Amino acid sequence: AFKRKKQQRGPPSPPGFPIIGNLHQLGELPHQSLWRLSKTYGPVMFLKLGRVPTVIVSSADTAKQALKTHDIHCCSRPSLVGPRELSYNYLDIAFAPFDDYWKELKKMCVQELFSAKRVHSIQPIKDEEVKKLIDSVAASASQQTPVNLSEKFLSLTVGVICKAAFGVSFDATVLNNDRFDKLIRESFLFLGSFSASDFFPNGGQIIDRLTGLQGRRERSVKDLDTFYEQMFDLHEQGNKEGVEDFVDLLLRLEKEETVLGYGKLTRNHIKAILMNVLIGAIGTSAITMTWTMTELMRNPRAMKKVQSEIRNQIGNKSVITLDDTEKLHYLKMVIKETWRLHPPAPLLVPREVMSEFEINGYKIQPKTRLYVNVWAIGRDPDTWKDPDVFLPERFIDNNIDAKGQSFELLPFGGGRRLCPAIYMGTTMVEFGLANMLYHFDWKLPEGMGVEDIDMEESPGLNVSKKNELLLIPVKYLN
Ligand code: HEM
Repeated sequence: AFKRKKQQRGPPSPPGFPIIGNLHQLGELPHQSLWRLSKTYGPVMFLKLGRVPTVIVSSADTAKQALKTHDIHCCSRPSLVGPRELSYNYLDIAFAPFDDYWKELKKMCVQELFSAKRVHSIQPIKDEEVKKLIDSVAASASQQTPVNLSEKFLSLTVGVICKAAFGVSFDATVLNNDRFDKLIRESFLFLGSFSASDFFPNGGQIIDRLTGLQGRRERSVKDLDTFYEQMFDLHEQGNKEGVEDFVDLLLRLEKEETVLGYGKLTRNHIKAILMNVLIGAIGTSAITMTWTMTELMRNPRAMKKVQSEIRNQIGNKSVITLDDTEKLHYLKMVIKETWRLHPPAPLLVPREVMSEFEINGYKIQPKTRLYVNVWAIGRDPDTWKDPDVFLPERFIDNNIDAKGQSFELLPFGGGRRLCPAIYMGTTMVEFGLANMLYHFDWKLPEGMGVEDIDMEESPGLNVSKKNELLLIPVKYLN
């Protein structure tokens, strides 16, 4: 009787089937299916995903209870198969469980890799990469041919991260453009963790082998490993110019026999950290820029307003600096509004409960998997007036920021697991967009109207625009 009473105090739950539980209700885009379910079952609900007890929170208030009030009870990560292989057995920041190693690693990375100082030191790299982008778009403008903006934004972030992290230009690496793009996409899918072994610890691997997922995953892990090794060779041969990059720094720490938590930093630790940089930085920023341009094309009024702000601010200097972007208040609101509707990680990264706590009076048990549905929070009519309308001005007279302090808007997550590179990510996005919006006006391809722009999403840990965004640039003559 005691046991039943306890269970009754768990969160509401949609009925499921034996064995699979509620797994069949996830669909292709779990954040959307879970959002719909939350309308019936409420902002804290319980699902059994295969064998795994799972809680989903879907409102600003319940997210605050999880990520702030009870963060210490639920800031670990579940052991997932895809991430395990890509992170050399959880030696990274994003998927490592909550322990001393993780605490010290995250602190070190915040201070050394993702610091404001480093963001400033990589500005020349961004200038150079953005100049390449402007030149290539200008070539399309002179011929009036469409530009694939999804691809351009991806090349921009790949170019910047490759130089900043590895000290080489992307073309010089073993991975040519096509394969790299695919590799990153595949890795996102694996990190998305909706794979059979994660829901059926006994037997799921057989399913993953049959579906071919296991084989694809092994190939990705191997390709990435080759890439890291190539980078180590390059740095050890010493024939590399420029400022200290991420690999230089990490190899130096290895040489100095730096101890993090339980042991010394090794090559596998370095590879796992580099994986986080690749996966954490490239997709998220490119996805944000693509969605922003998509929303602006659907909202010509906002497009006009943001372009005037940038052009008035920059004048005819034509080179945009980090200081300039600081003053682009409307652009910042446009980006926040894009994150509200299109958070690049709509369910954040799953957490695992370590000790019992309560949300809205419902008991949450240890070992439960916890998802925060940031996508649902962004569309919650109790928080946002007219949630479907793209209206950057809604941020004028409130102080909702995107840095993990306002639980209405959590593109970078929150609590102890907050993204450590908010400044690096935000400045990347602002800089890329400011340049594309300053130097060009944008038209839809011939025969296409605003109502034809599709907003379909693609599945994975990071949700991008499914179909590529093609637009025709017109050079702005200042
Ligand atoms: C627009 C850009 C970015 C967005 C929207 C973004 C978003 C996120 C989100 C949602 C999380 C999970 C937070 C949680 O579980 O509560 C995260 C974690 C993380 N991000 Fe970012 N990110 C961005 C840029 C970057 C960049 C540039 C890097 C590295 C160079 C990075 C590295 C990481 C790492 C290492 C974690 C794991 C933190 C942990 O588990 O403790 N991110 N990010």
